[in-house]
Amino acid sequence: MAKTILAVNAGSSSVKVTFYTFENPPRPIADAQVSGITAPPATFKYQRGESTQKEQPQDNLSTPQDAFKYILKRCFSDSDLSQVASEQDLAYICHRVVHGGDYHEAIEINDETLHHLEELEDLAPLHNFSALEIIRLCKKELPSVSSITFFDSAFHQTMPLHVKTYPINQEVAKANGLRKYGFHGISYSFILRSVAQFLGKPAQDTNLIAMHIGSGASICAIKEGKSIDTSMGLTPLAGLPGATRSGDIDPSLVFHYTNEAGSLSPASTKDMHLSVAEDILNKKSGWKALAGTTDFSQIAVENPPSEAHKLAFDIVVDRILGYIGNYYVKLGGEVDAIVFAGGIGEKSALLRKTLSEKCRSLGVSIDSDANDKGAEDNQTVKDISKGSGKGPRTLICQTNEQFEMAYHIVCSRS
Ligand SMILES: Nc1ncnc2c1ncn2[C@@H]1O[C@H](COP(=O)(O)OP(=O)(O)O)[C@@H](O)[C@H]1O
Ligand SMILES: CC(=O)OP(=O)(O)O
Ligand SMILES: [Mg+2]
Repeated sequence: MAKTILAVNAGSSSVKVTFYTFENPPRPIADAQVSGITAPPATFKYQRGESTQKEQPQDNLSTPQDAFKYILKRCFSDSDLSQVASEQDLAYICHRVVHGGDYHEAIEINDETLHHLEELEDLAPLHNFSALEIIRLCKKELPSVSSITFFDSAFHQTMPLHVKTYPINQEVAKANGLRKYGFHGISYSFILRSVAQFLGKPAQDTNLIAMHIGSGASICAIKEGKSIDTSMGLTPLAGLPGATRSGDIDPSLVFHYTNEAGSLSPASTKDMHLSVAEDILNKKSGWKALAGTTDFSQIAVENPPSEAHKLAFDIVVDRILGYIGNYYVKLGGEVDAIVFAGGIGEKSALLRKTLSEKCRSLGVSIDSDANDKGAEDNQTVKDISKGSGKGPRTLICQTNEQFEMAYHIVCSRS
């Protein structure tokens, strides 16, 4: 029987997997996810063909490894999922790893590459942890299957040096790998290919301002098929606010967060743990801190339930708008399309409408019916532009990081 590909997208609070057939293009066979790992009870969602199940597992799933083990057990034991009954049915496992340091492309896991990834974990402990835990588990429990890691940062290796470099001591920067890396690159790679195909242009001639707005949010300027700038930086904390991330702030704010800041001196900061600040800015900020919810669908509403909800929405709009202006200028005004992707970009008609209205001066104009309807389930790219506007087209792209990884496996290894 033909072997299958397992694509794993491990986040801080969820593990999503999709099984694909090994053919070009890969076809999804089953989709499973455990979410709420950090905010129990965890929920398990499983989809195969027309059937969807959602339940709260009895098992205590408090780590990404637990969640992944549970998903495998459920899928391997599903008698209606005959293509995937054991390790022998898997040709490859692909893993989304957020921080890939200087890697330009996907790599196969062996002792040496795993060791290198473990070193990188120091640079991105909050973001690489889940994926690495699952990679280690696969190596132990599914030893005959090759694991290939795909990096969110790889797509942005093309950014020019003056964009990647922070204006700090360069010896320190080089020794510690302190530069802009950028993330969501697996998603941007999917978006570029899908949108170029939709526009009928070769990817290498396509210029986009693409947004991946989900609980982690970023935006990317793509010139002639290459990333020339993106809003995230050394880590995914930089740039736009997210569900629990602050996005850009004055870095000095860290030292003023407590009310003892006025009396800070090198001696008094000896015991101050910067990791606490990193944790607050990553996990206790963003729209959760402003409006008390991580669910943006409660914030992006015509009549917000509170001033705080309205403020959170206005901040997100303002920060995205700043980047659109920035990237429009960097692309010399030659922008084929402004693309909305990610859970929020794909689903929030209000966010798209608000931003499009504010981008009128760039010639952006959208069809409100098309925008309100959004994309159909199986529609990868939907044009929501109005008539023959002079400016860039406005598109929704339903991005798919798992598919992108499986597709690359099929293209490179069949
Ligand atoms: N209709 C909607 N309007 C606005 N936001 C939505 C809507 N539906 C889902 N979302 C938001 O999408 C976000 C999740 O996006 P997603 O890209 O799946 O996130 P991630 O992969 O970063 O976990 C959540 O903040 C959720 O509230
Ligand atoms: C890089 C990043 O922020 O990822 P996610 O949106 O999945 O949290
Ligand atoms: Mg995501």
